[in-house]
Formats: sequence, structure tokens, C-alpha cells
Amino acid sequence: MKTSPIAIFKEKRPVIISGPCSAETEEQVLETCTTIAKSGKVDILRAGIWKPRTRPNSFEGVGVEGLQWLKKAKEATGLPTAVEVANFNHVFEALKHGVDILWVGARTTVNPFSVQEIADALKGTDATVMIKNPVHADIELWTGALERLHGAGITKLGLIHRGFAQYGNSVYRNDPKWQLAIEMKRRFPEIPMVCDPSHICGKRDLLHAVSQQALDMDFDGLMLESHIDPSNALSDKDQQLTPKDLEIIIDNLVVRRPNISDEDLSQKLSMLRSQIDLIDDDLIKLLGERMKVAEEIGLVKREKGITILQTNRWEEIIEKASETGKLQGLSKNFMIRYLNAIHQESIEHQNEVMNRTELEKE
Ligand SMILES: O=C(O)C(=O)C[C@]1(C(=O)O)C=C[C@@H](O)C=C1
Repeated sequence: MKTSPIAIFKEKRPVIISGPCSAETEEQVLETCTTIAKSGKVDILRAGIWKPRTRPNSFEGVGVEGLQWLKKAKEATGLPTAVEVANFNHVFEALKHGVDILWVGARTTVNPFSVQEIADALKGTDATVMIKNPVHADIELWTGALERLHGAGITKLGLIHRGFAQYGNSVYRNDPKWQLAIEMKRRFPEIPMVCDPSHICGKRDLLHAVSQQALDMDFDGLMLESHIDPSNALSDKDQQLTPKDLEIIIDNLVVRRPNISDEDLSQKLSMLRSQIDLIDDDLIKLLGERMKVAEEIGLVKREKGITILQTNRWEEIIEKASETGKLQGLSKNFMIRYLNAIHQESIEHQNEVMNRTELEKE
């Protein structure tokens, strides 16, 4: 029996998935795929066939015709292929044309109806499916998609981290929010996790740094878009790499081991880790003390009839703590998230002491 393409994740790290954002013409698909395959550094070919675009009237993919081109690329290179599917018909056509890996895109993962349609279409097949994170930072939707496919009997599953939509300016096209991918790795340690730096970055100059960070987060693979002529690509031209640049990025990645075998290093690490454990203990105890003081303030506020939220005081704390954080080398972004989490917890403690009725206390 043919081995499953998911098995490759047990054999090689990182697995590289590459190919054009969109299949545009037969020549473009074949030229891109055969050139990147020649380097020997790409393990799986990809190409977008149906492109879910944010706005209408832009290139929405060539459709079924492109599957023939991808099939030819597979025959020419001997590499397995991957495409995005978003509905029953896509699944049917992709499997009919011998696509090896199907992936569920971010815009589909957000919709349980669509995910269920795909899961139903796959029932009884031996398909390999990878699931991209939903567009917004809802880890339960990502988990739910995995469960729906598993529930349909699909066991060869993988995850793809492509970052999360955000409002306003950022260096990234999609905010990586690494902590969500890390949480999925914690929940499903056996399922391969691939990073899609192309969609996180949106532009070429960040691709190397994000790819390296993914490897240092112990990801199993990278999906990097490539195009024989990126400047004339019909979609996402700023984030696609020429075959040469793809090779340069792969060559410059440092692949580090997830486990330690060296005895000295292991001792040194466990010493440093016990220091971290002690500091974490102190931090948690201090936070507990802070909440007790907040509760006392809550009692005063209840007696005097003052609201929990005190905007001016909170503003003062943010300013002072941000300054102290800066001196300690803590990023502004972290300080804001940290202070907001503390403030929220403090408000909840005060709400508890101020508004809990006698009945609820029992
Ligand atoms: O200073 C207060 O009034 C508090 O209740 C404490 C605290 C805080 O946790 O720092 C909590 C809520 C207010 O919005 C401002 C500050």
C-alpha cells in the first residue's frame, strides 16, 4: 500500500511544502514545481486552485483545469501534491485528480457548516487533511474542525498555522499569535504542525525570520509559497519567492533538536529551569497578594458607593508600570497585555466582594 503523505512528518524535519499561491497556467505550474523540486529541498507541492478572495472581481483561481497541471507536476517530480478545498465539489474533484493532501483554509475553518460538509464528503476515504487556523483567534473553532474531520473517520490529520486577522497596522499580514499554535500543539501533540510564513508575513523580507521562529517553536514543517515570476503573479505577489530565494531561505534555516541528549547541557538547563520555577512561584504569590489588596479596596468602594473602574488611577498605573517594564527590557506589547490581564482579574475580584449577594455566597 502507498504510504500516507503524513508519514513524511515522522521522517524529516522540517517538511517543506511549496509551490505557487495560485495555479495560473500550465507552464507556470510546471516550471515552478519542477524548478523547486530540482533543489531536492521541497517535499510536497502546493498550488491554489480555488481562491477564496476577500473582495470580488479579483482572480479567484482557475478551477478544475489547474488540477490537471498539478497532476503533471506530480508526475514530473515524483512529489505529492496539496490543494485547498472549501466544499463538497472541491473534495470530489481534488480526490478524483489524485491530490495527496487536502487542506481546509482559514476562511473555511471559521464555518462549522462548511467544515462538516467537507468532513461528510471525506467519509469512507483514506484522505490526508491539514487544517489551517480560523481567520480570527478562536482556538475552539480550530479544535472543532479537527474533531469534525476525526469524527468522519479521517485520521491522517495535520494543522497549519497561518496567523490571525487583525485590525489596524502591523508588520505582519496576519498576526502570528504563537501562543495559540503552541496551545494546539499542547492539545494535540501527535498531530504535525506546519507554519505558513507566507500568509503570516505577506511580504518576502520577513519570511526567513518567521520560518526560523516556527522551527524554534518546534514546528514540523513550513509552507512557503513560490512562483517562477513573483512580480507577475496573479495573487499575493509580495509574499511569493522565486525558486532561488526559496532555496536561500531553506539553506539559512537552523534546525535545532527538541530534545537534549548532552548531559552537561541538560544539567545546566535544569538549574536555570529551577530558577524560573522559583521566580514563577514568587510572581504568582505576589499577584495573589495584589488581588487581596484589590479586594480590600473593593470593600472600601462598596461602603462608600464608588465604582469599580477608576480610569484615572488605572491610566496612572499603566504609565508608571510601562516605564518600569521598559527599563527591565520588557516589550510595550507584553506590558499592555500583562497589565490588562491584571486589571481584569482585579476587577473580577472586586466585583465578587462588592456585588455577590448573600444568596450566592452559600
Ligand atoms: O485603585 C483602585 O481603585 C483599584 O480598584 C485598583 C485597580 C488595580 O487593580 O490596580 C483596579 C481597578 C481600577 O480600575 C483601578 C485600579
